[in-house]
Amino acid sequence: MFDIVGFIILSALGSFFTALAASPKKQLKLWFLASSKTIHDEPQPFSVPGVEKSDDAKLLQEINNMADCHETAALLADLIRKDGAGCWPPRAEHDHTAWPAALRPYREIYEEVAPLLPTEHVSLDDEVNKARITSFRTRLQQLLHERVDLTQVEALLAAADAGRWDVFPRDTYNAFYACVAWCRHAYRWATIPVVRLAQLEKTLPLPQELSLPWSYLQSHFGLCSESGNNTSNLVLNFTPSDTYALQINPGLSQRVTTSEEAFARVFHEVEVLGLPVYHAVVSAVLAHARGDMVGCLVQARRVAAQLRPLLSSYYDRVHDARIAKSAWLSHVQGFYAWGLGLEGEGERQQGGKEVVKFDGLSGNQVLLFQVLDAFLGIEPYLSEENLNRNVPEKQRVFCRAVERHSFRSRLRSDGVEGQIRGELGEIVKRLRLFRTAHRSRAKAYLSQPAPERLPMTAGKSLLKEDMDQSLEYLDEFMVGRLAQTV
Ligand code: HEM
Repeated sequence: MFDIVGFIILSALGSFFTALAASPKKQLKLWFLASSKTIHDEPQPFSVPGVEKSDDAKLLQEINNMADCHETAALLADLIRKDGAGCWPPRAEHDHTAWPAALRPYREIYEEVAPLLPTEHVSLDDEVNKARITSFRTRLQQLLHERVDLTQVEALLAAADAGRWDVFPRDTYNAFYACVAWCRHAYRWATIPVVRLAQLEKTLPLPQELSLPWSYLQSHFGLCSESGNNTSNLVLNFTPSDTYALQINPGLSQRVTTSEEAFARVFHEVEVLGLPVYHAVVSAVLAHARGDMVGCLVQARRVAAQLRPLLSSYYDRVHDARIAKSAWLSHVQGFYAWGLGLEGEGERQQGGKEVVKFDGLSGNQVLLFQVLDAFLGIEPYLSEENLNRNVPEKQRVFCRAVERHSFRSRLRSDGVEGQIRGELGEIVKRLRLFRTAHRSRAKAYLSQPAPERLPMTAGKSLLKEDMDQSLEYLDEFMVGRLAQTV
């Protein structure tokens, strides 16, 4: 049984450490950091001024401690223990020399083909692009056929399915997921910037060495999309020491490579800074369930306070100086799209065959926003179908539990409950601010010229024929969400 006194002490300590980490008093902060045994010594290429990475080990331990006391904490602990390989953001061991031998060719093939994928100056000639696409796909397919022993790979994936994490550790599994996702997106587009010719493809058989592992990986994470997702392609694309792992544009100009990396880092860092938010969310829900309104207020305040630095991670990076508008649309965004169908059971008729079309990545798959929406009792942004396709099952299940236990609508308007209401209102205000800023920034990035391609977003695939109509269409999603954020 959970000890209530222990919980109150832990909550108070949590708030104290949080306040300390944000304290402008350098001496205090240095003392706090010196006593920490986690990542503070590591280089932090993207540190947010005034904010340090939290004491993750302590938060993880507290989440574990709460697991016996509340469903939301139990599901968060399960997500971290399994999909996170014991950490959050999830740990991915990208050092392939530590991988089981049968998996290493995937990473070696990535090293070999990645420099062939991008070009600084894209051609507008379909014939030139067709030759590039064919040459890239042929090379990748050939390397996979020659070097991958699919029987051994399948044996390892089956071992993981059977719980043999001693032969296929979870952090290796995560990095392998990212690597196969990268190879699939590279094969799909075959040249970066993405070109019209590839966009117009309806279906594309992928090499067996990319489709067989994918069905195991997707089934393991509880997803059914042919495309990668925010977790596989962005969050997992960093080493445990925060190095960006799999590049789209290696060898291109710094303007392109730094923009690509900066963009990916936002998604990873949102989850770094998200951990204290998830901890505070489950602590608030637990305190509320126990009728401890003061404890609930402390935790709701923590959520609101953590949001400021967290959203700064977006505000400070999603602008031209860090992510060049001239580089993003052509050299970054296209890779994350998918826009291909899979023949089989489906809703769309094409030439007599039923084809299910899958879209690619979008910020709408980011766990943090789904958790915040659920905590506030705002209905999910994504449809059930989209969630099942693109958001790992353990993330979905955690969000649904937070939503079930959302208490905002049941709070009285006076006393401590009134104060909790006020804190939740503050969170709504910050989310609205984010959604307003996001709306105008997204438009600025999407309006860049990209004559080599048709209007497309990664998350919604091909759009209307011209960009103005497409932007109007996309704006409706963002305006609609803003209206729901109350
Ligand atoms: C230049 C970069 C970006 C562009 C152009 C962009 C564009 C868009 C567009 C057009 C939508 C609405 C359609 C859809 O659902 O896919 C959207 C939704 C969304 N995006 Fe982004 N996005 C960008 C970066 C980000 C980043 C870095 C984040 C957060 C880390 C993010 C978070 C979201 C969220 C949470 C939604 C769902 C709607 C909402 O909750 O407000 N986006 N984005």
